[in-house]
Amino acid sequence: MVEFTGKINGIVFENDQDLYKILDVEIVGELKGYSRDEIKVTGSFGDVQVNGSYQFEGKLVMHNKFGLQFRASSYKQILPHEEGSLTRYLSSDKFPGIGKKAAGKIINALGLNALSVLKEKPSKIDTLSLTQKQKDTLLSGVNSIDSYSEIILKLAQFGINKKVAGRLYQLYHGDTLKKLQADLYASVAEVTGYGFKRADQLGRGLGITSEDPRRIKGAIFQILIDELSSKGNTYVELAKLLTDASKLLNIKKFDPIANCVNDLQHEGKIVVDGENAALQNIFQTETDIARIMKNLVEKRQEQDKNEQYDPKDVEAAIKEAEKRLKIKYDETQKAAIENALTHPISILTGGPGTGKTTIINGILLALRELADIPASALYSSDPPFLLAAPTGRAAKRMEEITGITAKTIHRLLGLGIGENNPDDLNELNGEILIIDEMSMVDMFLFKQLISNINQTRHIVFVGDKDQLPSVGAGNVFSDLIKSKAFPTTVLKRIHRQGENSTIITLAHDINDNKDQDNIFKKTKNYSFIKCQPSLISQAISQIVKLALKRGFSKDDIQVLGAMYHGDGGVNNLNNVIQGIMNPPKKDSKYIIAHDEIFRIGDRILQLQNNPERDIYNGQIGKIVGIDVQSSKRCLIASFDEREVSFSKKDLIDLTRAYAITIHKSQGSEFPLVILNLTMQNYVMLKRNLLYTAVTRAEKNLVLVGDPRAYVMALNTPGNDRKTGLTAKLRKQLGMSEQNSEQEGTEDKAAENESVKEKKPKDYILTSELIYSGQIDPMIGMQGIKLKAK
Ligand SMILES: Nc1ncnc2c1ncn2[C@@H]1O[C@H](COP(=O)(O)OP(=O)(O)OP(=O)(O)O)[C@@H](O)[C@H]1O
Repeated sequence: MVEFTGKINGIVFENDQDLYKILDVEIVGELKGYSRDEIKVTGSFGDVQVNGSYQFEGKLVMHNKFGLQFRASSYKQILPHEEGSLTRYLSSDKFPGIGKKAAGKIINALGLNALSVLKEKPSKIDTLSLTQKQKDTLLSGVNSIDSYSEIILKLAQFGINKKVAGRLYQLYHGDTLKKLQADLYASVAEVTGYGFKRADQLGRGLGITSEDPRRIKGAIFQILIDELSSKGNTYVELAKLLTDASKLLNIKKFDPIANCVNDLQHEGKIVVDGENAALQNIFQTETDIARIMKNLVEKRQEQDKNEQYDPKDVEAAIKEAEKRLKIKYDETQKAAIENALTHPISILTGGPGTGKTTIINGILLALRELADIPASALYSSDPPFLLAAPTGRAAKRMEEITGITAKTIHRLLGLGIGENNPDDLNELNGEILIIDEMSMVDMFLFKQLISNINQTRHIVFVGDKDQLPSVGAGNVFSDLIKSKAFPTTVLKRIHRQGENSTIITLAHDINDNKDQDNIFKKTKNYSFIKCQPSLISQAISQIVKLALKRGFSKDDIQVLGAMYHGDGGVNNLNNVIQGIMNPPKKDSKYIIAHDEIFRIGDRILQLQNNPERDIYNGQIGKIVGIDVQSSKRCLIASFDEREVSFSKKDLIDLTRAYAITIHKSQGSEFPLVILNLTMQNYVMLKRNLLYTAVTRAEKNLVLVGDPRAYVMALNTPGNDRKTGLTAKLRKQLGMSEQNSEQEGTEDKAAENESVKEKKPKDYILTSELIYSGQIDPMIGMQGIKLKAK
């Protein structure tokens, strides 16, 4: 270990995910084994100050491009103790609210060692004539000085690894230890990697009793979060919450848990609505969506009172559209167009080839006729038709077919682009707003979308309700339909004929759970190959080679699977197919990130939304350049003919895409899909998963794997997320409850209010429940109900 002192001149690089930084440091004094004045120092650092002086401990290492660097294993801030630098430091943004004047007062009272004095004896703060707010800022700033290394070290002693410790630090900064000491379980909901079990290990070690309310509340949070993130459920039934919590906590009584449920309600952290419990922000988002939808309907009804189109004009406009498109809409399709033109909000859902896009075209043509919109207006800066979809690919397709600009929802709103604040998004105005691929829109994006609708006269939501729901929580599209609050057209008739017709028929049969044997037939467009799990990768590599031989281009072939791991998992299949499609060549450039090799020519998948660069979760691109020397532009990829560069840090958002999961394939279509499912995918085998996979194939489909897995998927209904939006929408719109299951105990007066105004009700157990580890706790719950006190 070597030590040296230096002044930070700048931060060259910082990774906000793991606190890794590269610092430009001016050496003060001497650094053994190094003769220049400046050096790059790398390592994990908390909130370091540019111009601040630090003592670094670590070692010199040789970097193949940048030469000698210092890798710091720990560091310590050297507190300023000259009048000028101390005044500057105290009045910097590290101490908000303290200016030069207050800094002068502090120095006068405590001297040039003011900072160390306060660190060692915080009570000295009382001798200062500052406002309470200034005193608080000063103390909290002083506490966080140099705290990073100290905190990471202390957390390591507790067994918390550096990554999780870094995340905790990012959230609480200098107050990390204080926060954890006050409540080890409170961060369960806040920090990934710091779950209930980890908190409990520490808690039990420190003598926290099993019925400590902090512990019980941590478990309640963990259960609600798990349901939300792994299943997409926005609420959990109280009975289930209690039994799951009792299992997680290993407590054989339910009363202390019920008490904590009540406390959490009073603290505004969870909401109990009828028989269900939800995280506050999730419940609030659903409530907000219902309220905004109601306002949208009412506002437009008011506007439209005297401006309804004459039904005869609507019919004539549809006829005109038919003429232009040289087709005849069937009755259901016509009804969809009429709904769109005569209602403020309408919904259109249908499987592949049922004419959704053809209807969008008809709506726009008819509306141009009815609202007398000149062609020039369509391409103005404030166009009357707003078209958008959650993915770039779907937006592009809408644009190609309608000839009118279509954007991703993020672009339409200006969301995540630059430093915008959520209240400052684009306001949506115009004759009509049409959103395609609605099944992919999650509750948060949906709320943002509808919050920014201002004068749009008609809104049409288009999608396929039977596909997998959004990756994010909730099931917005399905909930809107289930609410029956908006005129909805369900398209059943298949209009697409020709090349891929047997796949489309298969897709509809899967959805309707009809003729299960069809899937195992060999047809013009699809076939089934039986294969045991351990041979999946071999089988797929043979099919890929054969497809290439038969003239399919590399870009046409897409392998789909349900999971990442195992022989048939996406990770292994990517290695296998990369070896066939893009094998290593002599001197070819490559880069390794998170155990994957990326080469020029590789197909890649973006895993996160990145509106700033206009690339989105699920978007597929191709690597066109690699520069291992550059950390800022180490990989360049083409996404829909647009070049996007990636820094080393961004590579975490990329993976190879020869094989992708069905979830990630939503919204994309490919000429040849090779799908594999086995019983190893047991938990995921549902009808909507299979349906989504099959509908990704444009022309050809090869189904590989275990027939039992396919049958299981066929027989297991999907779209079973538990969400509260349907009931909330119906309440807001003054409709009756749909069924007894959804009947809540909430009183009528609370119907239209937001959660914040909603008074929590306390719940009690109506009979004593004795927990027995021998029986399934759900059995014990029968007849046990919670009711409002
Ligand atoms: N009423 C109709 N008469 C004749 N052809 C039609 C009719 N409706 C749709 N089509 C044709 O059927 C095909 C499928 O229609 P369209 O692309 O609009 O369906 P879609 O529901 O958007 O399908 P997908 O989701 O698979 O893209 C198109 O070739 C379209 O021209």
